[in-house]
Amino acid sequence: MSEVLLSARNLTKRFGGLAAVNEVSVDLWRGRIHAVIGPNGAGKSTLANLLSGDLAPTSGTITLGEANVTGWKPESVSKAGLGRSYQKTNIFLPFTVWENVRLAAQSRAPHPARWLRRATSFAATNERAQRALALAGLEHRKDAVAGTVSHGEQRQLEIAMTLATEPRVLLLDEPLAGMGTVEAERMVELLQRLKAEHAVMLVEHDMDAVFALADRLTVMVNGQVIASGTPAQIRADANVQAAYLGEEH
Ligand SMILES: Nc1ncnc2c1ncn2[C@@H]1O[C@H](COP(=O)(O)OP(=O)(O)OP(=O)(O)O)[C@@H](O)[C@H]1O
Repeated sequence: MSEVLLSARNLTKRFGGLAAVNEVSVDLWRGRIHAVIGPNGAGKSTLANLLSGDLAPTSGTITLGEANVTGWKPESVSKAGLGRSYQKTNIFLPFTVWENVRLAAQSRAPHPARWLRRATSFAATNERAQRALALAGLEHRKDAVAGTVSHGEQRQLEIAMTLATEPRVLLLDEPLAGMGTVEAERMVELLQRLKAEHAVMLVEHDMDAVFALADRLTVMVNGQVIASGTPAQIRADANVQAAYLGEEH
């Protein structure tokens, strides 16, 4: 069943005189992958930073589930249900795959008096980690040291670590960057699996993957949305062809 899990309205972020994000609205639905594309400097990362709370908007609102999370700190936005994987890796390379996911799951455990935590809460954390690992397709690599697994598996691990916080909305920054064909195919399959239970927003430069994966696209140029719609609508949009796709094709 489809449902809007995150809704941003008229988001603007100014850096001095530059509107890096200018009156952008976007809805993220459970069951859909929403890709944000656009040339370098279009404002994609800034938009992602606004949604995750890494930057506060100059104006506009962000609603996550029932909560108005505008201006909330990243940790609070994360607790409210938004999981973000970053381009820059957050993995502890000397730890095993399992230890990394377990640590991420633990970050969601109640804060006060961790030392008093009962066995049941340890079990719950382990279960969360186990589910995330399985969903990301990494169970068979559980005991491998994170620094020794392939680049593609490290990207899967980042997603597993994000999933371990049990988000409803997933914000993924270039999950296919630097991947070979086989790894990219595996990641595409993973993302398709994830959208069943999540709303997924993707910032990605690989246009073949974007058009294969996305149910909806938002095209940004110079901070503004120039088109928004299904892949077929975006392909047919004259503004998009002129402003963006024309560059590459
Ligand atoms: N912290 C900042 N201070 C000042 N200007 C910034 C800041 N962050 C981004 N910008 C500017 O805002 C604009 C949008 O940048 P942003 O990184 O969001 O674009 P992008 O679409 O993600 O680009 P890319 O595809 O190259 O990652 C650019 O002109 C950039 O120089």
